[in-house]
Amino acid sequence: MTQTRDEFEARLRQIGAERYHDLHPFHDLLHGGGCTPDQVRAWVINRYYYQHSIPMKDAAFMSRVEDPDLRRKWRSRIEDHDGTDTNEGGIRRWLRLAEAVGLDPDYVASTEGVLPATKFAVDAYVRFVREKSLLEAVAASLTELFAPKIHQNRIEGLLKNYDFADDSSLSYFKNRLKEAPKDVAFGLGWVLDQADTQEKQDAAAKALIFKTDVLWSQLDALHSAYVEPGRIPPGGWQPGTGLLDARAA
Ligand SMILES: O=C(O)c1cc(C(=O)O)c2c(n1)C(=O)C(=O)c1cc(C(=O)O)[nH]c1-2
Repeated sequence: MTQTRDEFEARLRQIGAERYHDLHPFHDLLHGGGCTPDQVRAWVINRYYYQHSIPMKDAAFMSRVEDPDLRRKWRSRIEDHDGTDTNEGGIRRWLRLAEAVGLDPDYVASTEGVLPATKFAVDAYVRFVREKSLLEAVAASLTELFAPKIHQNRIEGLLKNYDFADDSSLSYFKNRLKEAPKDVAFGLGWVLDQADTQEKQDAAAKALIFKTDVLWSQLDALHSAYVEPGRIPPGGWQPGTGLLDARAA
């Protein structure tokens, strides 16, 4: 049966409550100060691949939208990450975090050393948005409903527990706190409007679950390679490489 708007929204939020990556043990370790410098670096390197792919995902989405009003609403997402003449943008902010943890930003931007499983997961998200319905593509972005809480926890946890954390290195997350609410308010309203049959509601819920899997898989890969059992797969970043100091030497 088709759910009411409120019931359907509650169903989407429940997916986040059960499956969002704030529940992943790697985040407890990171936010609680339990990561070694190399584990933080591994997270920064791998998560960069997500950052660098998000604007390509949004461009893929926009290339399929015929409604100019929808494109107009969406395009600020690309500017938020890529920047404008007056806004440095999320990708550069992320590279500032990379430098603060001792990584060469050129190395990080090269995406060398990104774990194969991170690439598989992130590339699957970009492909999903390219190939599935617009409704499924927007629904997949709704994990951002749950992101402000994790960004807030991360800012507090990193500031408390790590020397590298300050206003400059954490500016990526501070900015997302301002940017994400406008995106999710629009995306959620759009999905609730469009998903007016049971079939569409089921497809949207499934898309959101898919996206929680994309996020979770990245942290599983990171945990397995750099925490427990600490088995770095071929091609994965090796601690000691890609460092700022090495560039200066
Ligand atoms: O740190 C996080 O936990 C987190 C999660 C997510 C998300 O839920 O997909 C995004 C972000 N951050 C983020 O910074 C971001 O720009 C972003 C864009 C999107 C998207 O799907 O379009 N998700 C996310």
